[in-house]
Amino acid sequence: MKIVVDENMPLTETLFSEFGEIVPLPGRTMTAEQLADADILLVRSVTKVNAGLLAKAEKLKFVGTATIGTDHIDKNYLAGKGIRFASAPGCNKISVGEYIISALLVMAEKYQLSLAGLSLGIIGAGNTGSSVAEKAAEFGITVKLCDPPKEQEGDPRSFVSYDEALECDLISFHVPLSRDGEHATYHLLDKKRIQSLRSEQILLNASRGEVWDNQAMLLRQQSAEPLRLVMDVWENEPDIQQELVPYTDIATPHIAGYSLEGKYRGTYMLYEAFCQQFGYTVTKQLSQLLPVADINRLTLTASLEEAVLKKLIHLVYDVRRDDARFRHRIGLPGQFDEMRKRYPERREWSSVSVSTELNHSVLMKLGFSVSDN
Ligand SMILES: NC(=O)C1=CN([C@@H]2O[C@H](COP(=O)(O)OP(=O)(O)OC[C@H]3O[C@@H](n4cnc5c(N)ncnc54)[C@H](O)[C@@H]3O)[C@@H](O)[C@H]2O)C=CC1
Ligand SMILES: O=C(O)C(=O)[C@H](O)COP(=O)(O)O
Repeated sequence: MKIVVDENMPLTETLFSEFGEIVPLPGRTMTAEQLADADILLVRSVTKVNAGLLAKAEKLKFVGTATIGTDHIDKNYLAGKGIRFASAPGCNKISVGEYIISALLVMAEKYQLSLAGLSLGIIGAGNTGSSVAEKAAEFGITVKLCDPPKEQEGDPRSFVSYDEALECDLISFHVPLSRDGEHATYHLLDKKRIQSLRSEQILLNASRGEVWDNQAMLLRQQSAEPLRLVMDVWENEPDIQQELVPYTDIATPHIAGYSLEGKYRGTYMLYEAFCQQFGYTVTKQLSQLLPVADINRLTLTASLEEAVLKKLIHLVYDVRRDDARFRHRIGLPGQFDEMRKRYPERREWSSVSVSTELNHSVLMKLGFSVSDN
């Protein structure tokens, strides 16, 4: 079998080489010719999988995307052609949660706020939104969830309207990109809403760039009352509106989900789905594939107030490192994709075992591994 994979996807050789020959290709520029004799195609978010790309792929039987989002895949086309499909729901939700908490801690310091007592509106309470919500609650933040589809399905959690969520001190977007239907999210944050927000509100987007109207956002940021912004995703990646970058507090190149664990889980979930759909036995375990982290053990003696948690969290992952790299390089051609391709190894909080005699529960709820002193 010929297995075409995005060259930036880890573990493909380890997990898929038993099924055939692995052919790594740049995801952004894959062509119909390159897929003509492919049996399996494994992509990331940068490959638009549609009738055009698959026009010559007569043998193709499985497409997998190692991502949560599926807006780059024409699933109807795949179904019509009898090509099986899998994505990786939730694979990097922890990574996105950790990115948002790191960003909130940085913003709190910059604007001299205590997170405890602030309100956080979460737009989209699925995998990533819930990951953020659970962590934020441990900081004493009052979380308000907005998710009309889940509310209509009878999800037992309590929800607020979009307008109420937009009243919060902090507002974080975690919706899929959709252009049609009752709950379409394209420009969910539109010009009118952007103009009506208060300048002290903090907005974060780690979902898809097109969920915010970036042009309208630029106009607001150039006004006398700009908003406080954290942007991981942008309209029209990789050719983003660079004028917006100086008007953001934190800016990164779509890497919120880029923990090593998140990336590994993505490929592993495709391996499991492929085995299940084609009758193979799963013989490899993800836990045996993850390397030990550079810093994997430390001792905590101070009590768990916000400043201490911040030190601990930023020892493992500090979003300012990604922000600095982004601001330094974004003006150079091709750098948006290059920064993603050469992203340094980033580990999740669970990679560190914290030894402490203090109350463990907050650390455990945040996802650290904890051991008694
Ligand atoms: N920046 C990054 O690195 C990453 C970005 N993402 C993006 O984040 C999106 C969300 O990921 P998950 O939370 O895992 O997806 P999910 O499918 O688990 O949750 C999305 C939630 O949004 C809700 N929703 C849909 N339309 C809505 C609307 N109009 N208003 C409010 N809620 C609405 C859905 O009901 C669902 O509960 C993905 O589709 C992907 O595009 C995901 C992972 C990493
Ligand atoms: O999972 C998703 O959805 C994401 O947005 C990914 O984290 C994006 O990563 P790439 O697939 O673009 O490498």
